[in-house]
Amino acid sequence: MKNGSIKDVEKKLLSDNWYKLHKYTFKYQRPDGSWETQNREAYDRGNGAAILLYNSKKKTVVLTRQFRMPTYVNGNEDGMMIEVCAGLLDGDDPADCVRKETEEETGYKISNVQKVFQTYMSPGSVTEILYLFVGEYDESMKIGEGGGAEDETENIEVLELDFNDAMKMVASGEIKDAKTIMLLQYAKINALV
Ligand SMILES: Nc1nc2c(ncn2[C@@H]2O[C@H](COP(=O)(O)OP(=O)(O)O[C@H]3O[C@H](CO)[C@@H](O)[C@H](O)[C@@H]3O)[C@@H](O)[C@H]2O)c(=O)[nH]1
Ligand SMILES: [Mg+2]
Repeated sequence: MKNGSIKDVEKKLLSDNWYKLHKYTFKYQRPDGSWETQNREAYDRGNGAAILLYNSKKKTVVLTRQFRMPTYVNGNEDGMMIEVCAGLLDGDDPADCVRKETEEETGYKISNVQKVFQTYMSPGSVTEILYLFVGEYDESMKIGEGGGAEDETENIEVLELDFNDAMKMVASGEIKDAKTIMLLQYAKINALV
């Protein structure tokens, strides 16, 4: 680790049941030069990539709808989340990952994808960097039904929405996923749709 204000980093594995949860104990140098010991837990599920699929002529976007347990246990009544297509890198390059996830989750085979930003989504507790993309789709690219990989229990519903309706769903709270809101706003600001 490169930060000169950090030393004696110890890493203890708390759980590796699915992804990994570690507890880090380290000395952190305060602005006055003194050292204090801190503890922080960090959940490592790897990095991910997500893509907003848009059609500028039809003024539509393709989103997904799926059950997300962590939201269900924290106030999201039916646990369903409307999100841009997204997946974990699993060792892939981010652009290859979004192409693969687009095909698996939405049934569109897309080749041109444009990276727009990368972001830590929850820097206080989750290590993940998310690479965010946009890409134009049309009906000629539809090669399947989507729904998620067959060996995974994802049950993903594919939604094609009018872009203005999607923006209204952000305002109403029906869309409440951060990466999705960021990409819809990117599309609005840059007049993609
Ligand atoms: N058995 C089991 N399966 C799990 C667990 N956690 C995740 N999975 C499964 O692991 C698969 C991961 O699917 P992906 O499409 O690769 O990832 P994702 O969950 O959609 O993640 C994307 O969205 C996240 C939320 O915004 C992002 O955090 C992530 O980077 C990525 O972009 C899914 O089939 C999911 O059901 C778990 O604890 N146990
Ligand atoms: Mg996914």
